[in-house]
Parts: sequence; C-alpha cells; structure tokens
Amino acid sequence: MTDMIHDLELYQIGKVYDNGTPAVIDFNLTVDKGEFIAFLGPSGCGKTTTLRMIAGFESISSGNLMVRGERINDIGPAQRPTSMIFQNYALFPHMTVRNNIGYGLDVKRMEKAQRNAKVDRILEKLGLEDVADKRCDKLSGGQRQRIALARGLVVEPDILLLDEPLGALDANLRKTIQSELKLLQRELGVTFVFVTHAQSEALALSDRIVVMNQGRIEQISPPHQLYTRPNTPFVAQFIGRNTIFKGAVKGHEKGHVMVDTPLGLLAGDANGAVADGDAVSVVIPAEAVEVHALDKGGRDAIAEASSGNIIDARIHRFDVVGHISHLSVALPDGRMLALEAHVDKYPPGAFPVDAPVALAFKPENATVIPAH
Ligand SMILES: Nc1ncnc2c1ncn2[C@@H]1O[C@H](COP(=O)(O)OP(=O)(O)OP(=O)(O)O)[C@@H](O)[C@H]1O
Repeated sequence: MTDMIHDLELYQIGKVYDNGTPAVIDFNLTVDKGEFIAFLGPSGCGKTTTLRMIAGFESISSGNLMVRGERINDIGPAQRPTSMIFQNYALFPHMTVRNNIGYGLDVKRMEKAQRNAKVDRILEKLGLEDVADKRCDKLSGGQRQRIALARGLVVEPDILLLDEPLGALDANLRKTIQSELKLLQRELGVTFVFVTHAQSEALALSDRIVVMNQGRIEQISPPHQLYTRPNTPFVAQFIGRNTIFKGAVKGHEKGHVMVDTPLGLLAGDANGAVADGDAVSVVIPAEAVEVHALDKGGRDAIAEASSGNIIDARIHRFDVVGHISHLSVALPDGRMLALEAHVDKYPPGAFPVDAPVALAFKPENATVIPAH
C-alpha cells in the first residue's frame, strides 16, 4: 500500500490551556489538497483553538500536526505554509489597500518588482484595482473582507485558514461573498479551513464539515450527509430541523430497523450496526414529514404507503404566508412540530385548527442513532 500525502493531517491533537481548560480533545482529521473544510459548532466548542493551532498562534499540547507529510508542531507561524484571515480582518487602517496586501511579502523581504507584480495580480483577481491606493479605513465591510482575503492569498499559502471571515458582514453581502469565496477557492485549488457557527454557511460552502461539541469531534461528513444521516444526538439537534423519538430496537423488517417508541413502532435506517434492545433515537427531518388530513379516513392506506411510519397528531396552527404554508402540529407527547411547505402542497383551508391528522414519513428518510 502506498502512503498518500495529504495536505493537512491532525493526529490526536489536544489542547489544554494553562488554566487547565481542555479546549480540544483527541482531534483527528485528514484533509486533501483543494478541499474546503468547515469547523462548525456552538460557542466555546474549540473551533478557533484548533484553527490557531494549525496556524501556529497557539501551542499544541499533544498529538501531531502534519502538512504534506511533515510534522510542523514546533515551526513558527511565519514559517508554516498557512495563512490566516481573522474575523476582524486585522488590517492596518491607515495603510493603503496595496500596502496592506503587500505586507506579508515585505515581511519576507521579497524583491520590490516581484512583490508589486504579485500584489497587482491579486488586486485584479479580487476586483480591488480601483481602490488599490485608498486607505483601508475608508472602505466598506465587503471591500475590507476582500482585502483580508487578498492579503492571505498573496503569499500563496498551501492552506488558507479563515476564522469566521464573513461574521462582520450583513446577511445580503454575506451571501454574495459566500459564492465569491467558493468560486475563488475552486479556481485557486487552495485548501481552505473555515471556522463558523452558522450552519447555513458551512452547508453552503464546504466539501466536508467537522461538527465539534465541547472540544470533541461529533461527526465529519459532507453537508448533505450531515443533514440526512446524523451520527449522534448532538448533530441531530444541532443541524437542520429534526424531530427525535427515543426508543429501543425491536428487530428488523424489510431492511429497516424497527424501534419501539412511546408513539408506537417506527422504522428507520441506521448508519452502523444496532442490536435488539439497544437504546436508540429515531431522527426525522422536518422535510421528510407528510401531513395527511384524516377527515375522509384513509389512515390504513397512509400507514401502508409509509411502511407503518404514522403518528397521530392535531393541527395547532396553519397559516399561509405568500407561497409558503406554515404548520404547527401537536404531537401526542405534547411537543409541537413546525413544518413548512409550498402552498401548492398544503393550500389555504387544507387544515382547520384542531383537525386530527396523520404524520407519515418513509423509513429511508429517518435515521436510527445510538442514544448516547
Ligand atoms: N486563552 C485561553 N485561556 C484559557 N481558556 C481559553 C482560552 N481561549 C479559549 N479558551 C477556552 O477554550 C474553549 C474553546 O474556545 P474556542 O475559542 O476555541 O471556542 P470556539 O468554538 O472557537 O468558540 P467561539 O465560536 O465563541 O469563538 C472555551 O472553553 C474557551 O473558554
């Protein structure tokens, strides 16, 4: 077997701060050239600490950090083939755009003509030629974001590290810059590692997402898989809009795992092996739930079409706003389930308040995960 050289590898990386806080625990990740990776998780889960350890701004307490097969734990930030973009961009306000971008090359004492050529090239690439000689403090948030990106890229890093780079922008600008960032990354083929606590951003941009919780990795998956096949209760609650029913495994039927829950027997698919009696949760994405009116009967047919996955419920609220129907449905256990769909699916008047309904979902759209 030949050993493939990866762009970035983290082996059992750990960080304990001087005050004893274990910020990162047993972090394992292998990243290939040109991948776009997001670290996603709630505040304090260790995302920034991990990014800063990769950049060299934070010492590593344990484990090995490798870039292209070489251990770089003890190499200083300036000597690493990485560049970091900070949330506040850390630009020099009184310097011109050109000089801000050229700063990293000046530190490397690059010869002037070469330096200017590189700066000009990146100014053009990011559409900053017109503001090249303006002071940074005279520019908009979007422009400052682009300058920070240019400054990170001009040194031609193997890996660009981005700490919530879009956090300071308003929602519309964020969307625009998201797509620019993705295009730029594809074009340059540079590996990006990106920290965010906004799941929509991670889902939109990344090839793979590392979900962290309390210093540990919960799951590493491509966005779609994270959304449709969560591995842990934390991920099921953190990503998307899922309803979770706890229960115990009660055999297999037609290739699906049967789970005995307080609301009856439900069928789903497990990511790994499960055995009879295992404590599990059935995770059902809101998008997978169909709401059926029961005034005309037909409960048996609905149950048959969804392999028995049917839950009796009541309409709590039903509103149509523009093209979207919003439903709030009361489950038998007292919880409320919020659903949205196009108005064509649930037209105005489809459900009177308090109407009994059947919620149905296909077993292949539900994931059975270990309860702990
Ligand atoms: N310099 C420090 N000294 C001691 N503890 C720290 C230090 N920096 C961070 N921590 C702690 O380490 C843990 C991880 O922090 P970190 O900033 O990496 O989380 P994060 O996921 O990036 O959070 P956020 O999204 O809020 O930036 C937290 O408990 C935090 O309080």
